[in-house]
Amino acid sequence: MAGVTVTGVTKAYGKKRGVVDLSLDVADGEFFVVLGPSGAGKTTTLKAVAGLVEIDGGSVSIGGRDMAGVQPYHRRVAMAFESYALYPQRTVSENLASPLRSGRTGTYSAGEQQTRIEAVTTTLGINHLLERFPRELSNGQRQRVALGRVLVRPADAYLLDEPLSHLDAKLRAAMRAELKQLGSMSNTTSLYVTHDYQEALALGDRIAVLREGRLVQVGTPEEVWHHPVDSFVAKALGQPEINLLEAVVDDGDLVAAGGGVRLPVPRGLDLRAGDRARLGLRPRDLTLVPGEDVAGESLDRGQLVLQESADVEVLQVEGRVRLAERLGRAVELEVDLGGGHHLIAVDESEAPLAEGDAVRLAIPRRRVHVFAAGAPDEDTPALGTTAVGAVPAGAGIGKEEQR
Ligand SMILES: Nc1ncnc2c1ncn2[C@@H]1O[C@H](COP(=O)(O)OP(=O)(O)OP(=O)(O)O)[C@@H](O)[C@H]1O
Repeated sequence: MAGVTVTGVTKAYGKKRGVVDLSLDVADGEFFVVLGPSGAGKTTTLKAVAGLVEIDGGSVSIGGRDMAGVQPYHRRVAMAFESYALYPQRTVSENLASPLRSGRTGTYSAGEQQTRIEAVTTTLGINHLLERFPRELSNGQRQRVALGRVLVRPADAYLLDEPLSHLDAKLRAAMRAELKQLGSMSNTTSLYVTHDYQEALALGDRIAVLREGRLVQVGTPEEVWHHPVDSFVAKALGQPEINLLEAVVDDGDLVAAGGGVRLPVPRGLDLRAGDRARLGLRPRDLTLVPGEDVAGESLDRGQLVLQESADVEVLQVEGRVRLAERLGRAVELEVDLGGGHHLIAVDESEAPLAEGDAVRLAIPRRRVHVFAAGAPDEDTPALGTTAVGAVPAGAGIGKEEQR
């Protein structure tokens, strides 16, 4: 086993940017997730570590050893690609055994081979497929067998590129849990690429977020969730996406949504009268305040009321339901704040809601993110550390976001 260090790596494909000056430090035994949208450079990162692309600059070391000039074959890494290559003429069992028979990673007695294969097939839930041929498997089953072929082989580091992408949602969730268990059991260094934020939050000891070939942030799931360094990271994590409201400072308050939203400028932020900023409110942090009649007066004036309740630091927002769409147990609401402003909220209270209903939403003040102002499509940095989030006990980020 070994840590993996990527230092200032740059790789271009002709004029196309792969990764730019990328540095990552993956600890020995860490499950490290690389998250980003399509084209962000995730696969290029793995290939640079595996030695499958020639890098233009920077260095990669595995277990403290510089990999310059070291062929992929000799790097002691095992890589699984999204395209799952299996020997078509061999059974699943033979496919799984072949990496152990090649002699490349040492020799194994029949008993040792059996033990390794059993551990992996049990984790991946493919024991019942051992005698089948690849053509007799579904895409999801084939992907699991291909992943099995990687995990069965001892390696200093596993490089996994979207290994769950062909599984349906339920199986993915189950496999996440299994993979996490396998990772912590074997304590193997893993670099895991995904564009799925739920997978990243559930699996990663740490997560690196990439955009256009560059590292934007690296941190634990709690850090990237509660303290996104910019609005890009905030948007990359969470579905539906975080709500962003343009705001201006007036009389010590951040004022948004046409003058109806007032939030005292959080302590520690250097914002003065007239300064612009952007508020970020996650849909799942906005909860419906139950059992209250919302007067609706302010709504009729097209106003949003955002008040700080007396005792706890909770902000309340009033609006009217414009759209209510059920997503399993939860309901996604589009709440009209008047003046052309709206918020998306996800409610799990099972309150009967219809379009046109007046509602009140609450959000803990510490969950309101503040970003620098910018053009509508521009990503801007977080200001200060307003969304200080002690994660409530028992409310793991992964669990919270997997609903
Ligand atoms: N062999 C190649 N030739 C030319 N351009 C490439 C090649 N491989 C990758 N690129 C380009 O490099 C950039 C980064 O690609 P990469 O595959 O690393 O991204 P990614 O984050 O893994 O994306 P995806 O999630 O779509 O796989 C993209 O713009 C891509 O088009």
